[in-house]
Amino acid sequence: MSDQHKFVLASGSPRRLALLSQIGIEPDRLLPADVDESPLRAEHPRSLARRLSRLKAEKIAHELRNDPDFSGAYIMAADTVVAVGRRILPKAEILDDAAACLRLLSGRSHRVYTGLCLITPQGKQRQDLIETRVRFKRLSREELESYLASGEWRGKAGGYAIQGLAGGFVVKLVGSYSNVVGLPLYETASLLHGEGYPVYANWQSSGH
Ligand SMILES: Cc1cn([C@H]2C[C@H](O)[C@@H](COP(=O)(O)OP(=O)(O)OP(=O)(O)O)O2)c(=O)[nH]c1=O
Repeated sequence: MSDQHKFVLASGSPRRLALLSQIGIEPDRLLPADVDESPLRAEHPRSLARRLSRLKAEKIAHELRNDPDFSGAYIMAADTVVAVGRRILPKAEILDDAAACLRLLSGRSHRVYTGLCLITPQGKQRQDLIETRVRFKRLSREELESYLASGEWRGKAGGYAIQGLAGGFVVKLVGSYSNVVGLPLYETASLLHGEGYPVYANWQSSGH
């Protein structure tokens, strides 16, 4: 693959890497972008997801600007935010965060937003914002406690991971499933393809 097609994923998330790999894209480099993820005052969840994905991509583009191997790379970043109405749920780091999130999500619908930001080799910036609606069953005390004991909530926006045990709580999902896990695959492929990245180049022999 020529230098023109180098691809950098501005992320430290193994889930995003696995999702990209599912559509045959293997980044040439993985660079987590450490940015302040706190929402601004009264910031809408969709604005937060857009802003943070842009910040992550811009930070890595800045870091790579003098790197001869990667200064002309495609750089992609994403940010996933879980919200109930305008209320933004935290990325659960401690048990209390996760318990509060799950109590809020129990028996109702919420939205998961992922902001995508792509910086092209020409320095053009393209963004997208994808929204998925998810409805959870009403959680019994036993379900809540068992889920908390599993630890799967750790580091996850909204205190759950749909790709794991919490998949059993989902009554209804409208929109992109991969968006909830952290990287909407259809929109990612479209964005890259639209900007000239050879998304389908490796499909023939990749075994997908
Ligand atoms: C709702 C939900 C979130 N998540 C994860 C996806 C994201 O990794 C995380 C949201 O946090 P993000 O800030 O979007 O991502 P991150 O900090 O893990 O990775 P990076 O910024 O380096 O790319 O929550 C799941 O894995 N499953 C789910 O069902």
